[in-house]
Amino acid sequence: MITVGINGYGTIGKRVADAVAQQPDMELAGVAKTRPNFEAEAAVRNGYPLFAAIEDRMPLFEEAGIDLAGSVTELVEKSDVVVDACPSGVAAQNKSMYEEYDTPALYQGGEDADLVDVSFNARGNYSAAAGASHVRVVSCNTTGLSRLLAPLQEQYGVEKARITLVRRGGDPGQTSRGPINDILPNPVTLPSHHGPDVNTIFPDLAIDTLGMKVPATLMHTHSVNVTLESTPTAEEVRDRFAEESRLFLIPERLAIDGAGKLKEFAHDAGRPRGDIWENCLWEESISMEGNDLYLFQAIHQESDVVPENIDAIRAVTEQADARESISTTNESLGIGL
Ligand SMILES: NC(=O)C1=CN([C@@H]2O[C@H](COP(=O)(O)OP(=O)(O)OC[C@H]3O[C@@H](n4cnc5c(N)ncnc54)[C@H](OP(=O)(O)O)[C@@H]3O)[C@@H](O)[C@H]2O)C=CC1
Ligand SMILES: O=C(OP(=O)(O)O)[C@H](O)COP(=O)(O)O
Repeated sequence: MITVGINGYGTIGKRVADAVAQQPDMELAGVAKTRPNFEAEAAVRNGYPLFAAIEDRMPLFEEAGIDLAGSVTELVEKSDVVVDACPSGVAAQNKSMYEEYDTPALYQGGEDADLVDVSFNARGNYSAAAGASHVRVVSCNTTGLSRLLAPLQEQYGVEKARITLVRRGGDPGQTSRGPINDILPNPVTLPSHHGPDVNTIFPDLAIDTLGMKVPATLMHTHSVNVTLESTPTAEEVRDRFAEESRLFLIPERLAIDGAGKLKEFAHDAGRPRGDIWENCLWEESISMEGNDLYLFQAIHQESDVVPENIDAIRAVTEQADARESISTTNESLGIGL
């Protein structure tokens, strides 16, 4: 069994903790929190050992009547791998603690690529993380792009990818975030971080990415144009995508016209928190004009990186190859809408 600790129990951390608890070959050592808020309460109710992320704050938990299993250093010490899901920038400050205990750590996409030995996407470069000490699971949008571009590059060759990312302004629980009633070029410069981040997975792939933020919370949406090195038909590309376990082709007959109905569909399908771990491609949008591929896809920012974190745990501990890990993760979570 691989013993996994989660430092940072927020949007991503809580989902990764639940996913770890569902894996046949992993056990959850516990989760670390800085304060005894509703998420600490939820961790306790789930039966997850709770550790204080900041030692000085241990009395706050006591005052709130929440039992702690110890401090974060104890969690790190007892873990084979730590998944750090702290806010962007905080994780970088934790790196020396993981080094002190010689515990391999996974970081999230908000951290810089140069913090780590390897940036990771299970479909793109699983084996590159073997035995690494510091691995970054790339951001939700970069994960979505990597999953899409991997089969295109392998099957048809990619001359140039051009993606416009319409980014949700904040997550549903981020009441402090906007934008409210506005549309923001974000960042204003080209490329957005996603293109260079895709190149941490596929170094030679030519890609330009532009981003903008809109007043929405449910999902991101990508407008995709990829110039291929060959000229498959749209149907051939659709069939190729259909073979990919983490690409969901939304059939036209479902009449899903946007993120609202996609999330509703996920809830109806019994998905925890309405999570959608797969890229969601509008099947009828997949079009070819000469050797230019066009499509739209939606990315559930809160959950698409969850299976990738699970696979990264197996990759760094060298417990399974890519095919085995992806298959175990998919089966245990119920991936495949
Ligand atoms: N949300 C998203 O859409 C996605 C986020 N990411 C990336 O994942 C990472 C985490 O993001 P996200 O989960 O959204 O962030 P959240 O803010 O939702 O969760 C992070 C949690 O970390 C806790 N925290 C803060 N400081 C510390 C600390 N010093 N030690 C331990 N825990 C701490 C906070 O909880 P508390 O203080 O209460 O303990 C907070 O809830 C970022 O790098 C982000 O870029 C990647 C893909 C998608
Ligand atoms: O990883 C994400 O997006 P990203 O791929 O655009 O960086 C998450 O949705 C976090 O985005 P945020 O930086 O707007 O909070």
